[in-house]
Amino acid sequence: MKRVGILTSGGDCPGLNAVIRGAVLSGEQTHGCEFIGFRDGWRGVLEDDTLPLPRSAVRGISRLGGTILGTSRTNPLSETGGHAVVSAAMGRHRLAGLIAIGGEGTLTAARILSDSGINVIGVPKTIDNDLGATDYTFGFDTAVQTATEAIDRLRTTGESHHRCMIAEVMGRNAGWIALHAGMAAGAHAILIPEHRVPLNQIAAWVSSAHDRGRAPLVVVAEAFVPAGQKAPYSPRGLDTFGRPRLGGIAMLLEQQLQEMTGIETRATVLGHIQRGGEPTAFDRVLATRLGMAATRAAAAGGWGTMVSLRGTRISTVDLGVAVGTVKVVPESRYREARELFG
Ligand SMILES: Nc1ncnc2c1ncn2[C@@H]1O[C@H](COP(=O)(O)OP(=O)(O)OP(=O)(O)O)[C@@H](O)[C@H]1O
Ligand SMILES: O=P(O)(O)OC[C@H]1O[C@](O)(CO)[C@@H](O)[C@@H]1O
Ligand SMILES: [Mg+2]
Repeated sequence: MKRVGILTSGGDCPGLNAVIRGAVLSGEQTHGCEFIGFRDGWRGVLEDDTLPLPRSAVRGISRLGGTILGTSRTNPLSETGGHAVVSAAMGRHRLAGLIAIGGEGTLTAARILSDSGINVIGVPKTIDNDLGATDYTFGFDTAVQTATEAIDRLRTTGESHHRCMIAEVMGRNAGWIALHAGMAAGAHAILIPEHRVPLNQIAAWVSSAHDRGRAPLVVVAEAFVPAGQKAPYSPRGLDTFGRPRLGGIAMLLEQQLQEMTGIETRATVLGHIQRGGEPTAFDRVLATRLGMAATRAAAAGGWGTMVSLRGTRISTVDLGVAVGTVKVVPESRYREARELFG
């Protein structure tokens, strides 16, 4: 019987548990595989922290947010890690290979390990939807749904007070959540990292909506850089991997737009609410199919690949190709949305 290890790494997102369940059920029922889980991503691999994953351990979990395995941003290539340590952990547990569920960071590390001879299959996850080799990542649909519901609520209070409301959403260097939630909620301006907009243009959109008797609604992505600024707003230091922690641009805009337009303005940073809670049906289905496909690839010895969504089909792509491209919002999508601003 083929034994496979599973781990979830990087920021969590709704749907991780559905991947784990899909992989384990399909493995047990169709491919004769057996699974163990590593706790907290690569940390569990480096520190040999594992749990058994029989079918009974994944019962009913696909609707649960978060990950039953836990996650971390531990680097498997740090001085306490590397090929030898990962390989030893796999040997100890007699694993044919690993299924690593993560974003571009996790999958980049997985690719480096794969290049050094470790058997890995990647499963793309992230609310940011910024992975190039898959049409959608699971977690994104749920984050957009959650953000849209929150923005709808901001709109009703904004309307009562005749205020301009600003909602800041996550997404790292991609504006997908802002674009989709902003369009779904009918925002008067959507601000994304891929597109510079001068402050006076944003103020003009806000004033125009206000002049028509609307409560202006601005949706801004956390890494939006107003024209004239050099880099995304990141006053909160660095994360555990040494990258700037984004967040707070909405507060800056609140002050600037209020001054420029004379309209009372309030900003809300939605933050980690977007990563929590139950996955939507779309994300559960996508995640389950990706988990099943990962097991299928493992059973067939298709190591060094990532499972991905292409149209409505699940396919596999080389890990090297998978981590090579970040998927940002194309100009045409922004132009389309922009027709409705103001
Ligand atoms: N370029 C890289 N090379 C090697 N290891 C990396 C690289 N980028 C990230 N990692 C390791 O993988 C971990 C997970 O990456 P990261 O924190 O970016 O999360 P992710 O898997 O991309 O998910 P998300 O960005 O959606 O939270 C990092 O904390 C780091 O330890
Ligand atoms: O959970 P942390 O470490 O604060 O990371 C937040 C980041 O992770 C994400 O939620 C997912 O990549 C980004 O949208 C956000 O910038
Ligand atoms: Mg990442």
